[in-house]
Amino acid sequence: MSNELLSPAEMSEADRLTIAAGPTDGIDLMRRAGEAVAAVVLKRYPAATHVHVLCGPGNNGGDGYIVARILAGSGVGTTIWASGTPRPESDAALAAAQCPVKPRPLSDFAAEAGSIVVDALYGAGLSKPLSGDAAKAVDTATALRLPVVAVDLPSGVSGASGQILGKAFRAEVTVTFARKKPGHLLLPGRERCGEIVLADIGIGDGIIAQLAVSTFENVPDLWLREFPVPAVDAHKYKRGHVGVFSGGPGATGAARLSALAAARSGAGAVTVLPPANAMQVNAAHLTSIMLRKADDSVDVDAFIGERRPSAFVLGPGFGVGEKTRKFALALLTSGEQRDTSTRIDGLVFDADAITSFREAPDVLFQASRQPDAPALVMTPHDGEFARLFPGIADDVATSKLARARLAAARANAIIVYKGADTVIAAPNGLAAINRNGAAWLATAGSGDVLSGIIAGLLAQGMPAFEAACAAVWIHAEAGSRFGPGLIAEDLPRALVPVLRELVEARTGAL
Ligand SMILES: NC(=O)C1=CN([C@@H]2O[C@H](COP(=O)(O)OP(=O)(O)OC[C@H]3O[C@@H](n4cnc5c(N)ncnc54)[C@H](O)[C@@H]3O)[C@@H](O)[C@H]2O)[C@@H](O)CC1
Ligand SMILES: [K+]
Repeated sequence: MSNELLSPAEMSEADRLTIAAGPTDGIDLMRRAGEAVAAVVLKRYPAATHVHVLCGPGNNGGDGYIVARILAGSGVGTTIWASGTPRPESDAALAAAQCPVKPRPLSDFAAEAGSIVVDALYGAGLSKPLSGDAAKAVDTATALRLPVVAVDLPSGVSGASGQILGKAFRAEVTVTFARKKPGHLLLPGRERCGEIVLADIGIGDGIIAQLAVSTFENVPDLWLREFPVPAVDAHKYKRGHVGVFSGGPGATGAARLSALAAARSGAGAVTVLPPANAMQVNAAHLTSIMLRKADDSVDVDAFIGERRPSAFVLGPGFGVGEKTRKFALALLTSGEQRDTSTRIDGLVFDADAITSFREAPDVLFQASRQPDAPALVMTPHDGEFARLFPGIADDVATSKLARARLAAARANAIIVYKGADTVIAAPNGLAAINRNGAAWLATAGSGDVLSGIIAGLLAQGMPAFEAACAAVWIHAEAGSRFGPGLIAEDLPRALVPVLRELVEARTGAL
């Protein structure tokens, strides 16, 4: 698998293990890194009049000296602008010594239109905000609109968090090594990277496996083997039954969007569960989806006992308050009284189900911690996340990735922390970052559809972390492919071609 994301510490451990295993040494890795960047520059900018290579004092700068040597050797006009000198006897010092281009001080950096910049100032070792000459270099490159090729990361972007420290370059291409880093996928860093080229510098899969990485890019490879494909002897209840709670007569649309998405995602049966006064309005809009009154927890219990649903969605359009809290806690504690035949596999709490616990989140977290509690997936956007996890959300120094992980551990739930860079985190520390979304998905009801997809996959027995990751990817893929004009009503139908491809990939891979 090459979808692991390495923290800066894991990347340097990968370097160390590779060098320890031999015969590759540090300068070999640096040479391959520099060669990969130079190849990208030569291929993508054949008409560049001049290349300005900005070299920092660490190994990122070391890569830059290799790039400059290769470009100059290929007859490209090349200038090195250096910030500090590499530590004596370091790999970077060796690379600098072998480079025939004499460095000029970064403080003098000037460039002409038509030239390009190779940013080798700071990479994994970025330790403080960009300032002084480095910040000035960012301004110069930006003002002249020079194409920037970043080595490993655009300087100023944190590889761990995607945050911008001070200022950062905006690269057209970023060439990174062995595996991507979280900062390539998390915003705002992702936007500064441009296209990401992953270069093999000789760090083998066996080395990466030794790191026991827990962060991944959310791509089908991560969960395809768990993706449900109906068995030959499938009947509708074998394919899972999802219950979706509906709000009152004026707030029923969200539940129907969730319900349709659950059905499209492969759940064999879906039931919308409204209060008595919203039965009529739901009935007027449902055909294959079933309908059953759920005024109170007695109704819910009866439904579970008789119909044996395997997953529920609670929250979309449901309203904030005591009834929501009661329903949520009843679902979470339902396993205590039940035998395995009526056990619920998974719950999706979204929107109002999250907000309803803003005053007392611990009540929810305690319930989800009970040994018999069904797997819980919660899907907060920023505002909902802040309501449920005040202490964690306030810590702006941490990354979205770290915040999602802390929240998952605290809530004992899979957290789908939504946004343009959705992070999915599990209580055991596994996390994935999504990147196939598009702004078209920012439309009313889109989140209700996502909840329905998660529930549809949970109901078919997909493990909760994988179901959440798959749903986020499928939802984003469907929305991105649909593009302009997308409204939430389009999404359930737009899932079909994406699902077909996944089923084909899955059955082909069997
Ligand atoms: N053997 C290796 O470790 C390899 C490393 N590689 C490159 O090495 C890079 C990491 O190298 P390093 O760990 O030396 O780290 P960097 O080269 O990213 O930066 C470290 C140096 O910059 C200084 N620094 C950091 N942020 C600063 C700021 N904002 N202002 C002023 N000074 C600042 C630090 O004090 C330190 O001297 C990777 O990004 C990659 O480009 C590649 O050559 C592949 C092999
Ligand atoms: K860089």
